Amino acid sequence: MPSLSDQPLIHHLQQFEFKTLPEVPDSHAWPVVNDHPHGDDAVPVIDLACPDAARLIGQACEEWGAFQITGHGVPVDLLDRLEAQTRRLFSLPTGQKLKAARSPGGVTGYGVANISAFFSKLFWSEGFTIVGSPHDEARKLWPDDSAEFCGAIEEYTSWMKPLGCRLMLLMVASLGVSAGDIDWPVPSKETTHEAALPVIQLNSYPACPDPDRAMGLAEHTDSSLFTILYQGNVRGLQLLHGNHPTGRARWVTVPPVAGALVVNVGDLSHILSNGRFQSVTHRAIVNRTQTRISVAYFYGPPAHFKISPIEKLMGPQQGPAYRAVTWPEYLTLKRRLYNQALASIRLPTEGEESRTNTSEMITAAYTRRHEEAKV
Ligand SMILES: C=C1C[C@]23C[C@@]1(O)CC[C@H]2[C@@]12CCC[C@@](C)(C(=O)O1)[C@H]2[C@@H]3C(=O)O
Ligand SMILES: O=C(O)CCC(=O)C(=O)O
Ligand SMILES: [Fe+2]
Repeated sequence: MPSLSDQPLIHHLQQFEFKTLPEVPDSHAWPVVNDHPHGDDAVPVIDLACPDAARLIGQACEEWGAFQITGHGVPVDLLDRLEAQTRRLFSLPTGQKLKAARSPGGVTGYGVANISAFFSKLFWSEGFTIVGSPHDEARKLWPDDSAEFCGAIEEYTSWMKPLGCRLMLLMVASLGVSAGDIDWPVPSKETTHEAALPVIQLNSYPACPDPDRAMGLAEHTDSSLFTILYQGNVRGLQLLHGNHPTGRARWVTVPPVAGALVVNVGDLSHILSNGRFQSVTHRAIVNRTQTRISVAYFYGPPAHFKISPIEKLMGPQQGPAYRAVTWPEYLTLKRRLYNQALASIRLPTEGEESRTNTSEMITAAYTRRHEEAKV
């Protein structure tokens, strides 16, 4: 796996003139993108108004690490405005977008996804990251005309915060744990608005002359507790689903459902649930005719809060599978290690621990005998 330091700065500064490209340049040409068998099994669609929602969500988190939600209450006209403003942003001239370019090592603004640094080929996409208030970044793009964009983002955020809390409570309930049983400040009425700073990622995947050789966003898991994704009505999101009779993981497309939002379980929920919930591996592919946009809202804990496996989920046979981490600590690991971040905080199981000790003892005994033989 290439490391960040191997990568040229071009990843941060590249120009995105996708529309003018008659073919996929070598810099963006991946070997074969659609190389996996595609499943026809479908990610669950769950109506939040359904009395059985917690159980269905728990099942989806375990089997898929993802689900779509309806009955979430977010007004359709707000989703339309959010989409229109996102398209307006990415339609700006490149020079204008680069005024808000993310600095190397920075988090907010216009640029490519962090994980791009781990690949030798570039993604067929552009992104814009907002942490907290959108005003500072938006002013760089539209010095006198950022009100409509900021209005849409802020209104959307005001729906995402309580929706995120509601989903978190349903996920925790599905584990048979009550909110009071865990350290995590499952937001009560008082704490709801003291949660983490909202992080929103706007993505644009321009139409592509050779979609089978271009990658919108390469496979990854999100670091968050979960991500609420608006994907409009253009297909492109794919999940890696392992529960197939053939035993082989398959890429499954998440079909756009009008008014629905996708929920992707992130690494922090995998840690919190001591491995019961999967953090779903997903990617975005591109198509020949339509520019696709998506808006990801990353739901995470407040920065200082340590996420660790819920104690009630552990028994005499099952200790914690991961050490405690804060979200910022984990984001740093993800930036450095990409898909090895989870493994880097995994704790050895009892068996593994005793095997390590045994192998250390054998090595020590061998070395001792070897040294004795030399004397
Ligand atoms: C909070 C965040 C999650 C994210 C890194 C970020 O600081 C903002 C961008 C996010 C994103 C979007 C595309 C995929 C991803 C892995 C990446 O490279 O940037 C995620 C990051 C993440 O979940 O770790
Ligand atoms: O565009 C999509 O469907 C996926 C976006 C995504 O995975 C992300 O922003 O983390
Ligand atoms: Fe993602």
